[in-house]
Amino acid sequence: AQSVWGYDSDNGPERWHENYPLAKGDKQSPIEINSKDVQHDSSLSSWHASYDPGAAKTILNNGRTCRVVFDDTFDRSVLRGGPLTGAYRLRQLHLHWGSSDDHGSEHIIDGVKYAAELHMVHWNPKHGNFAGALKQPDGVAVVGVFLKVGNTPKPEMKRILEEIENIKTKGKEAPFLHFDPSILFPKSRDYWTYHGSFTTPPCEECITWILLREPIEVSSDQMAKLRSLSKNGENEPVSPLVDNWRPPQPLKGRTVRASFK
Ligand SMILES: NS(=O)(=O)c1ccc(C(=O)N2CCCN(Cc3ccccc3)CC2)cc1
Ligand SMILES: [Zn+2]
Repeated sequence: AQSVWGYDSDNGPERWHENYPLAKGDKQSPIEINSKDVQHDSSLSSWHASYDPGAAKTILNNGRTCRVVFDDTFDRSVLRGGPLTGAYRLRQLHLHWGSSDDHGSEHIIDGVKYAAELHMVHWNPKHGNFAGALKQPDGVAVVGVFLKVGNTPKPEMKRILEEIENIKTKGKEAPFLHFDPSILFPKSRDYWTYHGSFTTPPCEECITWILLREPIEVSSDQMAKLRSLSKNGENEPVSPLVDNWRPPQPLKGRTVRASFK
C-alpha cells in the first residue's frame, strides 16, 4: 500500500503529487517572500481577531504537528478585516518546526528561515462548513506567526508547551480549555498577504495567507520542548516529530502585498 504522506524521503513533499495532484498547482504554499518584489497596498485595512477563550477545546498530537482545536460551530472566535471579506471562524492552530533552531518555518522571508511557524486556521462560514470552504478560493484564511529564538521568550507559549508532556505520541489528545490564542500575536499588526494553499496534502488552493511581519520570541529550551514530541504511536519505535515543514513552492506570477511600507 502507498505509504501515507509525511516529511520523510519516501513520503515527503517531493512525492505528495503522486497521491495529491493539487500539490503541483500554480497557487501552492509556502513561498519565499522577497521584500523587493512585494507591493505595498495602502487599501489593505488592518485585521482584527476577536477570540472567545471559552472556544478552546483540546490539544492533540496527530503525528504531524501539535494542534489546538476550537469550537467553530458558530461565530464564536472570528478573524475579520485585512484582505478578508466577512468574518472567518477560528478552527484550529498548529505549528511547523525544524530539527534545530536555524530552520523550521515554511515561509521564508528575505532568505530568513525562522525556528518555527504558527498557523491559525480560519474558514468562511458563507460556505457552510470547513469541507465546503476548502473547495473555494476564499474559503480559508490562515494567520502565520514566525517564532524566532531569542533572549526574551514569550511566556504566552508556555501554556501550549506545558501540555506537550501529555501528548508525547501520535494520537494522544488532552483537554485544552480557556485559551485565547491572540496572546500569541506580536505587537505589530503589519502583514504580507497572498493567495495560496494548504501546506500539507491535499494542498487545496483555498487560502488567503496573512503572514505577520514581526516574529514572536521563544527560547531554545522552548523549541527543544516542541522537538520532544514523537510522530510514532505509544508502543512504536521512537521517531522525533521534527522538520514537519514544506519547502517553498513556485510563485507562478502571484503578487504578494504588504500592509506596510
Ligand atoms: N499548514 S496549513 O496550510 O495551515 C494547514 C491548515 C489546515 C490543514 C488541515 O486541517 N487539513 C488539510 C485539509 C483538510 N483536511 C481534510 C478535511 C477535514 C475536514 C473536512 C474536510 C476535509 C484536514 C487536514 C492542513 C494544513
Ligand atoms: Zn500549517
